[in-house]
Amino acid sequence: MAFSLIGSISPYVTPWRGVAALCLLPLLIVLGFYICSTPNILRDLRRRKLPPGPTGLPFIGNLFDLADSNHVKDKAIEWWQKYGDVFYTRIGGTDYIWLSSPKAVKDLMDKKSNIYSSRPPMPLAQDTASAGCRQVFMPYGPRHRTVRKISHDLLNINATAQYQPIQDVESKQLMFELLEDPNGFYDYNRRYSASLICRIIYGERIQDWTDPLIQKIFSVLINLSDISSPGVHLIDTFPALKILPQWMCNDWKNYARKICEHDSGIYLELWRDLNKKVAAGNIKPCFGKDFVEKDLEKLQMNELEAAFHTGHLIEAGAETTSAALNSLLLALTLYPEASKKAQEELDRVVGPNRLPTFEDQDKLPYLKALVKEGLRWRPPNQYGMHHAVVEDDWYEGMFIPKGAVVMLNWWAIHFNPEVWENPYDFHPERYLGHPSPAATYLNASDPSARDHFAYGAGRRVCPGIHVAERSMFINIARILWSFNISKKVVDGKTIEPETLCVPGWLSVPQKFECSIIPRSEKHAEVIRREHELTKKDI
Ligand code: HEM
Repeated sequence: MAFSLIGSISPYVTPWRGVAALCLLPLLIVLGFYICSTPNILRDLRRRKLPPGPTGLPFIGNLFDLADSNHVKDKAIEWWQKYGDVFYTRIGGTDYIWLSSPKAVKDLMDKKSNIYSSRPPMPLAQDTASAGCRQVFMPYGPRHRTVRKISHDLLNINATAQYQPIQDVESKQLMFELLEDPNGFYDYNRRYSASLICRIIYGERIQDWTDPLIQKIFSVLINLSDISSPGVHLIDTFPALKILPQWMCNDWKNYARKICEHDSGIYLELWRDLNKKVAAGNIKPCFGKDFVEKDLEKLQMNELEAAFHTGHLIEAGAETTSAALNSLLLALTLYPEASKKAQEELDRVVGPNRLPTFEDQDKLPYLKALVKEGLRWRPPNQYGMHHAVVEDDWYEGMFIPKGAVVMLNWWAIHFNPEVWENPYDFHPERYLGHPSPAATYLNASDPSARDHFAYGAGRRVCPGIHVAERSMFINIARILWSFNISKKVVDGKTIEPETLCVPGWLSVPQKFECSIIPRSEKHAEVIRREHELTKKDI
Protein backbone atom coordinates (compact mmCIF):
# COMPACT_ATOMS: atom_id res chain seq x y z
CA MET A 1 0.00 0.00 0.00
CA ALA A 2 2.81 2.41 0.88
CA PHE A 3 4.51 1.64 -2.45
CA SER A 4 1.47 2.52 -4.58
CA LEU A 5 1.00 5.74 -2.65
CA ILE A 6 4.54 6.87 -3.29
CA GLY A 7 3.94 6.02 -6.93
CA SER A 8 0.85 8.17 -7.05
CA ILE A 9 2.70 11.34 -6.06
CA SER A 10 5.45 10.87 -8.66
CA PRO A 11 6.04 13.77 -11.13
CA TYR A 12 4.19 11.82 -13.81
CA VAL A 13 0.75 12.38 -12.27
CA THR A 14 -1.27 15.59 -12.44
CA PRO A 15 -0.65 17.98 -9.51
CA TRP A 16 -4.19 17.74 -8.09
CA ARG A 17 -3.85 14.00 -7.89
CA GLY A 18 -0.65 14.44 -5.93
CA VAL A 19 -2.41 16.73 -3.47
CA ALA A 20 -5.33 14.31 -3.13
CA ALA A 21 -2.91 11.47 -2.48
CA LEU A 22 -1.10 13.50 0.15
CA CYS A 23 -4.43 14.14 1.89
CA LEU A 24 -5.32 10.46 1.60
CA LEU A 25 -2.04 9.29 3.04
CA PRO A 26 -2.87 9.85 6.71
CA LEU A 27 -6.35 8.40 6.16
CA LEU A 28 -4.98 5.24 4.60
CA ILE A 29 -2.38 4.82 7.31
CA VAL A 30 -5.04 5.26 9.98
CA LEU A 31 -7.28 2.76 8.17
CA GLY A 32 -4.43 0.28 7.89
CA PHE A 33 -3.77 0.58 11.61
CA TYR A 34 -7.44 0.18 12.35
CA ILE A 35 -7.74 -3.05 10.40
CA CYS A 36 -4.58 -4.50 11.92
CA SER A 37 -5.30 -3.43 15.49
CA THR A 38 -9.07 -3.91 15.78
CA PRO A 39 -10.36 -7.31 16.77
CA ASN A 40 -12.66 -8.84 14.16
CA ILE A 41 -14.34 -12.14 13.33
CA LEU A 42 -11.58 -13.13 10.91
CA ARG A 43 -9.01 -12.91 13.68
CA ASP A 44 -11.18 -14.43 16.41
CA LEU A 45 -14.08 -16.75 15.57
CA ARG A 46 -15.49 -16.49 19.10
CA ARG A 47 -16.64 -12.98 18.16
CA ARG A 48 -19.52 -14.58 16.27
CA LYS A 49 -20.97 -15.16 19.75
CA LEU A 50 -20.77 -11.53 20.86
CA PRO A 51 -24.04 -10.32 22.47
CA PRO A 52 -26.61 -8.96 19.99
CA GLY A 53 -26.72 -5.24 19.33
CA PRO A 54 -27.27 -2.45 16.82
CA THR A 55 -25.16 -2.55 13.67
CA GLY A 56 -22.77 0.36 13.66
CA LEU A 57 -21.08 2.19 10.82
CA PRO A 58 -17.75 0.96 9.46
CA PHE A 59 -14.75 2.30 11.39
CA ILE A 60 -16.66 4.42 13.96
CA GLY A 61 -19.28 1.87 15.01
CA ASN A 62 -22.08 3.42 17.11
CA LEU A 63 -20.23 6.67 17.77
CA PHE A 64 -22.95 8.89 16.27
CA ASP A 65 -25.71 7.13 18.22
CA LEU A 66 -23.96 8.20 21.41
CA ALA A 67 -22.67 11.59 20.30
CA ASP A 68 -25.30 13.66 22.09
CA SER A 69 -24.89 12.92 25.79
CA ASN A 70 -28.45 14.08 26.52
CA HIS A 71 -29.84 11.31 24.28
CA VAL A 72 -27.70 8.41 25.48
CA LYS A 73 -30.39 7.57 28.04
CA ASP A 74 -33.04 7.05 25.31
CA LYS A 75 -30.65 4.95 23.22
CA ALA A 76 -29.57 2.84 26.19
CA ILE A 77 -33.23 2.07 26.99
CA GLU A 78 -34.25 1.52 23.35
CA TRP A 79 -31.39 -0.93 22.74
CA TRP A 80 -32.11 -2.85 25.94
CA GLN A 81 -35.77 -3.25 24.91
CA LYS A 82 -34.70 -4.48 21.45
CA TYR A 83 -31.67 -6.65 22.27
CA GLY A 84 -32.13 -7.79 25.86
CA ASP A 85 -30.32 -7.56 29.19
CA VAL A 86 -26.83 -7.94 27.71
CA PHE A 87 -26.19 -6.19 24.41
CA TYR A 88 -23.21 -5.07 22.35
CA THR A 89 -22.15 -1.81 20.71
CA ARG A 90 -18.83 -0.57 19.37
CA ILE A 91 -17.16 2.80 19.29
CA GLY A 92 -14.15 2.81 17.03
CA GLY A 93 -11.97 -0.10 18.01
CA THR A 94 -13.54 -0.59 21.42
CA ASP A 95 -16.17 -3.19 22.28
CA TYR A 96 -18.93 -2.12 24.67
CA ILE A 97 -21.02 -4.69 26.56
CA TRP A 98 -24.06 -3.17 28.27
CA LEU A 99 -25.34 -4.88 31.42
CA SER A 100 -28.98 -3.90 31.69
CA SER A 101 -30.41 -5.96 34.54
CA PRO A 102 -29.50 -6.19 38.24
CA LYS A 103 -28.77 -9.91 37.70
CA ALA A 104 -26.23 -9.31 34.92
CA VAL A 105 -24.51 -6.62 37.04
CA LYS A 106 -24.43 -8.95 40.05
CA ASP A 107 -23.18 -11.96 38.03
CA LEU A 108 -20.35 -10.05 36.36
CA MET A 109 -19.37 -6.82 38.14
CA ASP A 110 -19.94 -8.18 41.66
CA LYS A 111 -19.36 -11.94 41.49
CA LYS A 112 -16.48 -11.74 39.01
CA SER A 113 -15.09 -8.47 40.30
CA ASN A 114 -11.54 -9.86 40.04
CA ILE A 115 -11.76 -9.46 36.25
CA TYR A 116 -14.51 -6.81 35.83
CA SER A 117 -13.00 -3.95 37.86
CA SER A 118 -10.62 -2.27 35.47
CA ARG A 119 -10.99 0.81 33.28
CA PRO A 120 -10.41 1.02 29.53
CA PRO A 121 -7.12 2.48 28.26
CA MET A 122 -7.29 6.29 27.95
CA PRO A 123 -4.02 7.55 26.44
CA LEU A 124 -5.32 11.11 26.44
CA ALA A 125 -7.51 11.40 29.54
CA GLN A 126 -5.55 9.20 31.96
CA ASP A 127 -1.99 8.54 30.71
CA THR A 128 -1.23 12.09 29.53
CA ALA A 129 -3.75 14.63 30.88
CA SER A 130 -3.86 12.99 34.33
CA ALA A 131 -0.21 11.80 34.35
CA GLY A 132 -1.66 8.34 35.11
CA CYS A 133 -2.70 9.57 38.55
CA ARG A 134 -6.52 9.80 38.57
CA GLN A 135 -8.00 7.01 40.68
CA VAL A 136 -11.29 7.06 38.85
CA PHE A 137 -9.60 6.23 35.47
CA MET A 138 -6.89 3.92 36.85
CA PRO A 139 -6.71 0.36 35.51
CA TYR A 140 -7.27 -2.24 38.20
CA GLY A 141 -4.02 -3.48 39.74
CA PRO A 142 -1.61 -2.89 42.64
CA ARG A 143 -1.51 0.89 42.16
CA HIS A 144 -5.29 1.20 42.15
CA ARG A 145 -5.49 -1.02 45.23
CA THR A 146 -3.09 1.29 47.11
CA VAL A 147 -5.07 4.47 46.38
CA ARG A 148 -8.37 2.67 46.91
CA LYS A 149 -7.20 1.63 50.38
CA ILE A 150 -6.29 5.23 51.18
CA SER A 151 -9.75 6.44 50.05
CA HIS A 152 -11.37 3.67 52.06
CA ASP A 153 -9.48 4.67 55.24
CA LEU A 154 -10.69 8.24 54.73
CA LEU A 155 -14.26 7.47 53.72
CA ASN A 156 -15.34 4.31 55.55
CA ILE A 157 -18.49 4.43 57.66
CA ASN A 158 -16.67 4.98 61.00
CA ALA A 159 -14.29 7.65 59.68
CA THR A 160 -17.12 9.56 58.01
CA ALA A 161 -19.12 9.89 61.24
CA GLN A 162 -16.56 12.51 62.31
CA TYR A 163 -17.40 14.66 59.24
CA GLN A 164 -21.04 15.07 60.29
CA PRO A 165 -20.37 18.26 62.28
CA ILE A 166 -18.71 19.77 59.17
CA GLN A 167 -21.70 18.77 57.05
CA ASP A 168 -23.99 20.32 59.67
CA VAL A 169 -22.18 23.69 59.59
CA GLU A 170 -21.85 23.79 55.79
CA SER A 171 -25.50 22.91 55.40
CA LYS A 172 -26.58 25.71 57.76
CA GLN A 173 -24.56 28.13 55.68
CA LEU A 174 -26.29 26.75 52.56
CA MET A 175 -29.76 27.41 54.09
CA PHE A 176 -28.67 30.96 54.93
CA GLU A 177 -27.40 31.55 51.39
CA LEU A 178 -30.68 30.25 49.94
CA LEU A 179 -32.60 32.57 52.24
CA GLU A 180 -30.55 35.64 51.28
CA ASP A 181 -30.26 34.96 47.55
CA PRO A 182 -32.53 32.11 46.37
CA ASN A 183 -31.72 32.72 42.68
CA GLY A 184 -28.12 31.68 43.31
CA PHE A 185 -29.13 28.18 44.51
CA TYR A 186 -27.24 26.36 41.74
CA ASP A 187 -23.83 27.71 42.73
CA TYR A 188 -24.55 27.60 46.46
CA ASN A 189 -25.07 23.83 46.15
CA ARG A 190 -21.69 23.71 44.40
CA ARG A 191 -20.10 25.78 47.13
CA TYR A 192 -21.50 23.44 49.80
CA SER A 193 -20.20 20.32 48.07
CA ALA A 194 -16.74 21.69 47.29
CA SER A 195 -16.33 23.32 50.71
CA LEU A 196 -17.21 20.12 52.54
CA ILE A 197 -14.63 18.06 50.66
CA CYS A 198 -11.97 20.80 50.89
CA ARG A 199 -12.46 20.95 54.65
CA ILE A 200 -12.19 17.14 54.93
CA ILE A 201 -9.17 16.92 52.64
CA TYR A 202 -7.21 20.19 53.12
CA GLY A 203 -8.69 21.47 56.40
CA GLU A 204 -9.88 24.61 54.51
CA ARG A 205 -13.45 25.82 53.99
CA ILE A 206 -14.73 27.67 50.95
CA GLN A 207 -16.48 30.75 52.29
CA ASP A 208 -18.22 31.89 49.14
CA TRP A 209 -18.49 31.31 45.42
CA THR A 210 -15.88 33.97 44.59
CA ASP A 211 -13.23 32.20 46.74
CA PRO A 212 -10.17 31.66 44.46
CA LEU A 213 -9.91 28.07 45.68
CA ILE A 214 -13.32 27.12 44.26
CA GLN A 215 -12.50 28.84 40.97
CA LYS A 216 -9.32 26.76 40.71
CA ILE A 217 -11.15 23.55 41.55
CA PHE A 218 -13.84 24.20 38.97
CA SER A 219 -11.26 24.96 36.29
CA VAL A 220 -9.93 21.42 36.90
CA LEU A 221 -13.46 20.02 36.84
CA ILE A 222 -14.15 21.66 33.48
CA ASN A 223 -10.99 20.07 32.09
CA LEU A 224 -12.01 16.73 33.52
CA SER A 225 -15.35 16.89 31.77
CA ASP A 226 -13.64 17.93 28.50
CA ILE A 227 -11.22 15.04 28.51
CA SER A 228 -13.52 12.26 29.64
CA SER A 229 -16.66 12.30 27.46
CA PRO A 230 -16.81 9.06 25.44
CA GLY A 231 -16.21 9.49 21.73
CA VAL A 232 -15.03 13.12 21.94
CA HIS A 233 -11.30 12.38 21.58
CA LEU A 234 -10.27 10.16 18.69
CA ILE A 235 -7.29 8.80 20.55
CA ASP A 236 -9.31 7.49 23.51
CA THR A 237 -11.85 6.06 21.07
CA PHE A 238 -9.11 4.25 19.12
CA PRO A 239 -6.31 3.84 21.72
CA ALA A 240 -4.27 1.78 19.24
CA LEU A 241 -3.68 4.97 17.24
CA LYS A 242 -1.41 6.35 19.94
CA ILE A 243 1.62 4.97 18.14
CA LEU A 244 0.95 7.21 15.14
CA PRO A 245 2.57 10.65 14.98
CA GLN A 246 0.31 12.97 16.92
CA TRP A 247 -0.18 15.43 14.03
CA MET A 248 -2.27 12.74 12.42
CA CYS A 249 -4.58 12.62 15.45
CA ASN A 250 -5.49 16.19 16.16
CA ASP A 251 -2.34 17.10 18.06
CA TRP A 252 -3.81 15.23 21.02
CA LYS A 253 -0.65 14.98 23.09
CA ASN A 254 -0.04 18.71 23.20
CA TYR A 255 -3.65 19.33 24.17
CA ALA A 256 -3.48 16.70 26.93
CA ARG A 257 -0.10 17.97 28.17
CA LYS A 258 -1.50 21.49 28.56
CA ILE A 259 -4.39 20.11 30.62
CA CYS A 260 -1.95 18.11 32.72
CA GLU A 261 0.24 21.17 33.29
CA HIS A 262 -2.77 23.19 34.42
CA ASP A 263 -4.30 20.53 36.67
CA SER A 264 -1.04 19.32 38.21
CA GLY A 265 -0.05 22.96 38.78
CA ILE A 266 -3.16 23.49 40.89
CA TYR A 267 -2.89 20.20 42.75
CA LEU A 268 0.84 20.66 43.44
CA GLU A 269 0.23 24.19 44.73
CA LEU A 270 -2.45 22.85 47.11
CA TRP A 271 -0.21 19.96 48.17
CA ARG A 272 2.78 22.24 48.86
CA ASP A 273 0.61 24.67 50.85
CA LEU A 274 -0.66 21.72 52.83
CA ASN A 275 2.90 20.59 53.59
CA LYS A 276 3.86 24.09 54.76
CA LYS A 277 0.85 24.30 57.06
CA VAL A 278 1.54 20.85 58.51
CA ALA A 279 5.20 21.79 59.11
CA ALA A 280 4.10 25.01 60.84
CA GLY A 281 1.48 23.15 62.90
CA ASN A 282 -1.06 25.54 61.44
CA ILE A 283 -3.77 23.17 60.22
CA LYS A 284 -7.05 21.68 61.42
CA PRO A 285 -7.26 17.87 61.68
CA CYS A 286 -7.95 16.60 58.14
CA PHE A 287 -7.10 13.81 55.70
CA GLY A 288 -4.34 15.90 54.08
CA LYS A 289 -2.53 16.32 57.39
CA ASP A 290 -2.52 12.56 58.05
CA PHE A 291 -1.51 11.89 54.46
CA VAL A 292 1.43 14.33 54.55
CA GLU A 293 2.66 12.57 57.68
CA LYS A 294 2.57 9.17 55.94
CA ASP A 295 5.69 7.67 54.44
CA LEU A 296 5.16 8.31 50.73
CA GLU A 297 8.15 6.17 49.83
CA LYS A 298 6.56 3.23 51.55
CA LEU A 299 3.39 3.86 49.53
CA GLN A 300 5.61 4.13 46.43
CA MET A 301 4.15 7.53 45.57
CA ASN A 302 5.97 10.57 44.28
CA GLU A 303 4.97 14.17 44.99
CA LEU A 304 2.74 14.52 41.92
CA GLU A 305 0.88 11.29 42.69
CA ALA A 306 0.30 12.41 46.28
CA ALA A 307 -0.89 15.82 45.07
CA PHE A 308 -3.31 14.23 42.60
CA HIS A 309 -4.52 11.73 45.12
CA THR A 310 -5.58 14.44 47.57
CA GLY A 311 -6.92 16.77 44.86
CA HIS A 312 -8.82 14.21 42.85
CA LEU A 313 -10.99 13.34 45.84
CA ILE A 314 -12.44 16.83 45.49
CA GLU A 315 -13.28 16.27 41.84
CA ALA A 316 -14.80 12.87 42.65
CA GLY A 317 -16.92 14.24 45.49
CA ALA A 318 -17.78 17.85 44.68
CA GLU A 319 -19.56 18.00 41.33
CA THR A 320 -21.25 14.61 41.83
CA THR A 321 -22.83 15.82 45.07
CA SER A 322 -23.83 19.26 43.80
CA ALA A 323 -25.24 17.80 40.57
CA ALA A 324 -27.32 15.34 42.63
CA LEU A 325 -28.57 18.19 44.85
CA ASN A 326 -29.45 20.39 41.88
CA SER A 327 -31.15 17.46 40.11
CA LEU A 328 -33.27 16.89 43.21
CA LEU A 329 -34.26 20.56 43.27
CA LEU A 330 -35.27 20.20 39.63
CA ALA A 331 -37.38 17.15 40.48
CA LEU A 332 -39.04 19.01 43.36
CA THR A 333 -39.82 21.90 41.01
CA LEU A 334 -41.45 19.54 38.52
CA TYR A 335 -43.23 17.31 41.07
CA PRO A 336 -44.70 19.52 43.85
CA GLU A 337 -46.66 16.56 45.29
CA ALA A 338 -43.40 15.00 46.51
CA SER A 339 -42.39 18.24 48.31
CA LYS A 340 -45.79 18.44 49.97
CA LYS A 341 -45.61 14.90 51.33
CA ALA A 342 -42.04 15.39 52.58
CA GLN A 343 -43.05 18.65 54.29
CA GLU A 344 -45.98 16.96 56.05
CA GLU A 345 -43.54 14.35 57.39
CA LEU A 346 -41.01 16.99 58.44
CA ASP A 347 -43.64 19.08 60.22
CA ARG A 348 -44.84 16.03 62.10
CA VAL A 349 -41.40 14.78 63.15
CA VAL A 350 -39.32 17.96 63.48
CA GLY A 351 -41.91 20.65 64.24
CA PRO A 352 -41.58 24.39 63.50
CA ASN A 353 -38.83 25.46 65.95
CA ARG A 354 -35.61 23.87 64.71
CA LEU A 355 -33.87 22.60 61.60
CA PRO A 356 -33.85 18.82 60.95
CA THR A 357 -30.72 17.03 62.17
CA PHE A 358 -28.99 13.74 61.37
CA GLU A 359 -30.68 12.22 64.43
CA ASP A 360 -34.09 12.64 62.71
CA GLN A 361 -33.11 10.37 59.83
CA ASP A 362 -34.74 7.15 61.05
CA LYS A 363 -38.03 8.95 61.64
CA LEU A 364 -38.18 10.39 58.10
CA PRO A 365 -38.77 7.42 55.77
CA TYR A 366 -40.40 9.49 53.00
CA LEU A 367 -37.50 11.91 52.91
CA LYS A 368 -34.95 9.10 52.67
CA ALA A 369 -37.02 7.56 49.87
CA LEU A 370 -37.04 10.93 48.10
CA VAL A 371 -33.23 11.05 48.10
CA LYS A 372 -33.04 7.54 46.59
CA GLU A 373 -35.64 8.45 43.98
CA GLY A 374 -33.48 11.44 42.98
CA LEU A 375 -30.53 9.14 42.24
CA ARG A 376 -32.71 6.66 40.33
CA TRP A 377 -34.30 9.43 38.27
CA ARG A 378 -30.99 11.18 37.46
CA PRO A 379 -27.93 8.94 38.13
CA PRO A 380 -24.55 10.71 38.22
CA ASN A 381 -23.39 10.37 34.63
CA GLN A 382 -25.17 10.43 31.30
CA TYR A 383 -23.70 7.21 29.89
CA GLY A 384 -23.78 4.52 32.59
CA MET A 385 -20.76 3.43 34.61
CA HIS A 386 -17.95 1.89 32.62
CA HIS A 387 -15.64 -0.85 33.87
CA ALA A 388 -13.27 -2.89 31.70
CA VAL A 389 -12.86 -6.66 31.70
CA VAL A 390 -9.27 -7.93 31.78
CA GLU A 391 -9.82 -11.53 30.60
CA ASP A 392 -11.94 -13.19 27.91
CA ASP A 393 -15.18 -14.41 29.49
CA TRP A 394 -18.48 -16.11 28.60
CA TYR A 395 -21.90 -15.19 29.97
CA GLU A 396 -25.06 -17.15 29.16
CA GLY A 397 -23.57 -18.37 25.87
CA MET A 398 -22.28 -14.91 24.86
CA PHE A 399 -18.63 -14.06 24.37
CA ILE A 400 -17.24 -11.10 26.34
CA PRO A 401 -13.82 -10.24 24.93
CA LYS A 402 -10.88 -9.18 27.06
CA GLY A 403 -10.52 -5.39 27.02
CA ALA A 404 -14.24 -4.73 26.41
CA VAL A 405 -15.77 -1.79 28.22
CA VAL A 406 -18.55 -3.18 30.37
CA MET A 407 -21.27 -0.61 30.98
CA LEU A 408 -23.52 -0.63 34.01
CA ASN A 409 -26.66 0.43 32.10
CA TRP A 410 -28.45 2.20 34.92
CA TRP A 411 -30.88 3.79 32.47
CA ALA A 412 -32.36 0.40 31.55
CA ILE A 413 -32.29 -0.81 35.16
CA HIS A 414 -33.75 2.36 36.69
CA PHE A 415 -36.40 2.82 33.98
CA ASN A 416 -37.62 -0.76 33.69
CA PRO A 417 -41.43 -0.35 33.77
CA GLU A 418 -41.89 -3.90 35.05
CA VAL A 419 -40.00 -2.99 38.20
CA TRP A 420 -40.76 0.73 38.52
CA GLU A 421 -44.30 1.75 37.55
CA ASN A 422 -44.32 4.92 35.39
CA PRO A 423 -40.52 5.08 35.61
CA TYR A 424 -40.22 8.57 34.09
CA ASP A 425 -42.22 10.07 36.97
CA PHE A 426 -40.58 11.20 40.19
CA HIS A 427 -42.33 9.07 42.77
CA PRO A 428 -40.49 8.61 46.12
CA GLU A 429 -43.12 6.13 47.42
CA ARG A 430 -41.49 3.40 45.34
CA TYR A 431 -38.58 3.36 47.82
CA LEU A 432 -40.55 3.11 51.06
CA GLY A 433 -39.65 -0.58 51.12
CA HIS A 434 -35.91 0.31 51.15
CA PRO A 435 -35.53 2.13 54.48
CA SER A 436 -31.76 1.60 54.92
CA PRO A 437 -28.88 3.64 53.45
CA ALA A 438 -27.74 2.69 49.91
CA ALA A 439 -24.56 1.03 51.26
CA THR A 440 -26.70 -1.64 52.98
CA TYR A 441 -28.05 -2.90 49.64
CA LEU A 442 -24.75 -2.95 47.71
CA ASN A 443 -23.91 -6.53 48.63
CA ALA A 444 -27.43 -7.98 48.82
CA SER A 445 -27.30 -11.58 47.55
CA ASP A 446 -30.60 -11.11 45.70
CA PRO A 447 -29.72 -8.75 42.82
CA SER A 448 -33.25 -7.30 42.71
CA ALA A 449 -32.93 -6.20 46.35
CA ARG A 450 -30.67 -3.26 45.41
CA ASP A 451 -32.33 0.14 45.71
CA HIS A 452 -30.51 1.82 42.80
CA PHE A 453 -27.15 1.61 41.02
CA ALA A 454 -26.09 5.27 41.18
CA TYR A 455 -23.01 4.44 43.27
CA GLY A 456 -21.73 1.82 40.81
CA ALA A 457 -20.88 -1.81 41.51
CA GLY A 458 -18.18 -4.32 42.42
CA ARG A 459 -14.72 -3.26 43.55
CA ARG A 460 -15.03 0.21 42.01
CA VAL A 461 -18.19 1.14 43.90
CA CYS A 462 -18.14 4.76 45.10
CA PRO A 463 -16.03 4.93 48.30
CA GLY A 464 -17.65 8.31 49.12
CA ILE A 465 -21.11 6.75 49.49
CA HIS A 466 -21.49 7.50 53.24
CA VAL A 467 -20.45 11.16 52.90
CA ALA A 468 -22.67 11.56 49.83
CA GLU A 469 -25.73 10.00 51.47
CA ARG A 470 -25.43 12.22 54.53
CA SER A 471 -25.00 15.35 52.41
CA MET A 472 -28.06 14.53 50.36
CA PHE A 473 -30.17 13.77 53.40
CA ILE A 474 -29.28 16.77 55.55
CA ASN A 475 -29.55 19.35 52.77
CA ILE A 476 -32.78 18.12 51.21
CA ALA A 477 -34.39 17.70 54.65
CA ARG A 478 -33.44 21.25 55.58
CA ILE A 479 -34.36 22.77 52.23
CA LEU A 480 -37.82 21.21 52.35
CA TRP A 481 -38.28 22.11 56.02
CA SER A 482 -37.32 25.74 55.27
CA PHE A 483 -38.64 26.54 51.79
CA ASN A 484 -41.44 26.00 49.32
CA ILE A 485 -40.05 25.00 45.94
CA SER A 486 -42.08 25.63 42.80
CA LYS A 487 -41.90 26.80 39.20
CA LYS A 488 -41.06 30.46 38.89
CA VAL A 489 -43.82 32.84 37.84
CA VAL A 490 -42.79 36.11 36.16
CA ASP A 491 -45.43 38.68 35.16
CA GLY A 492 -48.12 36.05 35.62
CA LYS A 493 -46.30 33.64 33.29
CA THR A 494 -45.04 30.27 34.58
CA ILE A 495 -41.46 29.53 33.54
CA GLU A 496 -40.86 25.88 32.66
CA PRO A 497 -37.47 24.83 34.04
CA GLU A 498 -34.76 23.59 31.67
CA THR A 499 -34.53 19.81 32.12
CA LEU A 500 -31.48 18.95 29.99
CA CYS A 501 -27.99 18.30 31.32
CA VAL A 502 -24.81 20.14 30.41
CA PRO A 503 -23.30 18.17 27.46
CA GLY A 504 -20.52 15.89 28.68
CA TRP A 505 -19.91 12.99 30.96
CA LEU A 506 -21.57 13.95 34.25
CA SER A 507 -25.32 14.43 34.70
CA VAL A 508 -24.93 18.10 35.62
CA PRO A 509 -28.28 19.84 35.12
CA GLN A 510 -28.16 22.92 32.94
CA LYS A 511 -28.86 26.05 34.95
CA PHE A 512 -32.63 26.23 35.46
CA GLU A 513 -35.03 28.53 37.19
CA CYS A 514 -37.19 27.76 40.20
CA SER A 515 -38.78 29.64 43.06
CA ILE A 516 -37.39 29.05 46.57
CA ILE A 517 -39.45 30.91 49.18
CA PRO A 518 -39.24 30.59 52.99
CA ARG A 519 -42.27 28.72 54.31
CA SER A 520 -42.87 31.45 56.93
CA GLU A 521 -41.04 34.25 58.73
CA LYS A 522 -40.64 31.86 61.65
CA HIS A 523 -38.80 29.36 59.43
CA ALA A 524 -36.58 32.19 58.18
CA GLU A 525 -35.79 33.24 61.75
CA VAL A 526 -34.73 29.69 62.65
CA ILE A 527 -32.33 29.66 59.68
CA ARG A 528 -30.78 33.01 60.71
CA ARG A 529 -30.47 31.92 64.33
CA GLU A 530 -28.85 28.55 63.48
CA HIS A 531 -26.49 30.19 61.01
CA GLU A 532 -25.46 32.78 63.60
CA LEU A 533 -24.67 30.00 66.06
CA THR A 534 -22.40 28.24 63.55
CA LYS A 535 -20.13 31.28 63.26
CA LYS A 536 -18.22 30.12 66.31
CA ASP A 537 -17.54 26.75 64.56
CA ILE A 538 -16.36 28.42 61.35
C1 HEM B 1 -24.21 11.92 45.22
C2 HEM B 1 -22.92 11.83 45.22
C3 HEM B 1 -22.08 10.77 44.56
C4 HEM B 1 -22.42 9.85 43.61
C5 HEM B 1 -23.78 9.63 42.98
C6 HEM B 1 -21.22 9.09 43.30
C7 HEM B 1 -21.15 8.04 42.38
C8 HEM B 1 -19.98 7.39 42.01
C9 HEM B 1 -19.89 6.37 40.99
C10 HEM B 1 -21.04 5.86 40.14
C11 HEM B 1 -18.60 5.96 40.92
C12 HEM B 1 -18.01 4.89 40.00
C13 HEM B 1 -18.38 3.51 40.52
C14 HEM B 1 -18.03 2.37 39.59
O1 HEM B 1 -17.08 2.49 38.81
O2 HEM B 1 -18.70 1.32 39.63
C15 HEM B 1 -17.85 6.73 41.89
C16 HEM B 1 -16.50 6.60 42.09
C17 HEM B 1 -15.80 7.33 43.04
N1 HEM B 1 -16.32 8.20 43.97
FE1 HEM B 1 -18.28 8.79 44.11
N2 HEM B 1 -20.19 9.55 44.07
C18 HEM B 1 -20.67 10.56 44.87
C19 HEM B 1 -19.96 11.26 45.82
C20 HEM B 1 -18.65 11.01 46.19
C21 HEM B 1 -17.96 11.65 47.28
C22 HEM B 1 -18.58 12.66 48.24
C23 HEM B 1 -16.66 11.18 47.24
C24 HEM B 1 -15.48 11.49 48.14
C25 HEM B 1 -15.38 12.31 49.06
C26 HEM B 1 -16.55 10.24 46.16
C27 HEM B 1 -15.40 9.57 45.80
C28 HEM B 1 -15.30 8.69 44.75
C29 HEM B 1 -14.04 8.09 44.31
C30 HEM B 1 -12.66 8.33 44.90
C31 HEM B 1 -14.36 7.25 43.23
C32 HEM B 1 -13.37 6.40 42.39
C33 HEM B 1 -13.39 4.98 42.91
C34 HEM B 1 -12.46 4.04 42.12
O3 HEM B 1 -12.37 4.15 40.91
O4 HEM B 1 -11.86 3.19 42.78
N3 HEM B 1 -17.78 10.15 45.54
N4 HEM B 1 -18.72 7.58 42.56
